[in-house]
Amino acid sequence: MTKSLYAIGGGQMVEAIIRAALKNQAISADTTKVVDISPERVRYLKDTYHVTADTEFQTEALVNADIILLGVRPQDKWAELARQIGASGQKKPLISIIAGVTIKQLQDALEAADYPIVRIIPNTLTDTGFGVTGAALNATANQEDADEFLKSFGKVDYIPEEQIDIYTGYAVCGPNYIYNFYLALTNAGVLGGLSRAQANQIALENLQGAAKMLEITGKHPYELLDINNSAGGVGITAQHELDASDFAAGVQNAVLAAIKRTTELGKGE
Ligand SMILES: NC(=O)C1=CN([C@@H]2O[C@H](COP(=O)(O)OP(=O)(O)OC[C@H]3O[C@@H](n4cnc5c(N)ncnc54)[C@H](O)[C@@H]3O)[C@@H](O)[C@H]2O)C=CC1
Ligand SMILES: O=C(O)[C@@H]1CCC=N1
Repeated sequence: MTKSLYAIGGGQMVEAIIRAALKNQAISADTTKVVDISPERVRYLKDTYHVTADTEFQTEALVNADIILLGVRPQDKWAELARQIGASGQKKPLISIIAGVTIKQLQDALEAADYPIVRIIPNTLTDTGFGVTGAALNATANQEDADEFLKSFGKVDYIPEEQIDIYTGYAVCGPNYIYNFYLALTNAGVLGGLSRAQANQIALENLQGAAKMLEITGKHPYELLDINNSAGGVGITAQHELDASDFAAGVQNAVLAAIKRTTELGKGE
């Protein structure tokens, strides 16, 4: 069943959510309202998705909402917005996508006891059918109230809140690591003498094929590397260079830095 959605903050992530939720009919344009302080953004969202959009947050409009989506940044005035939501007297489930901001912080800002809160961390792969959203609920929230909406823009892992920041740095920033790997790899193909088009096409085949091999064989990557490397040959020579580089540590340090930054953002640092 479609839900009426009231989204506060209509930036990149909320747009990606709305686009997928509309396509998968978890929401409909005529019962979706978005508030964004940017008039350009409001115009764009109206023109592109035919939703209602406005620059003014009106708590009265919450009466008609099944779900409230809080989609501003941790650096924005989320606490003031939450206070107004709490003061509205409505207790519509609040889904927050704000990186680093905890259920406790939201609960305090709402100033309303037993307010249902679903803290999620989605990613921008919403159009692909891939990508995992981490979701943590407080004691008052019902999974059923949010589940269909959440599944309309990604797979959902219901997890303890302690893991949300890890999901943010690892799962949600995940596409960034892949885009960077793709960029490095395709540049190597061009460096080796292939055209950009050849290098791109081959890297996409290998990325998707290697992911499929991991999925269908269930093998550890060490086993798959063994299959791809003949003794004293080409593959093991490339492997030696990778092992001698900071490739693995670079990726791991990036993920750990992203997790740390998530926690800092929640603390307002
Ligand atoms: N972009 C991503 O991949 C992901 C983002 N998030 C979270 O989503 C949130 C938004 O991130 P983005 O979409 O990337 O940022 P963004 O900057 O594109 O969107 C934020 C939007 O909020 C609007 N805004 C700011 N203050 C407002 C207010 N008081 N009332 C109404 N609108 C207001 C801005 O005009 C802007 O359009 C952040 O909290 C971020 O942590 C979570 C997961 C992934
Ligand atoms: O860069 C950000 O802050 C957001 C949250 C995680 C991914 N994108």
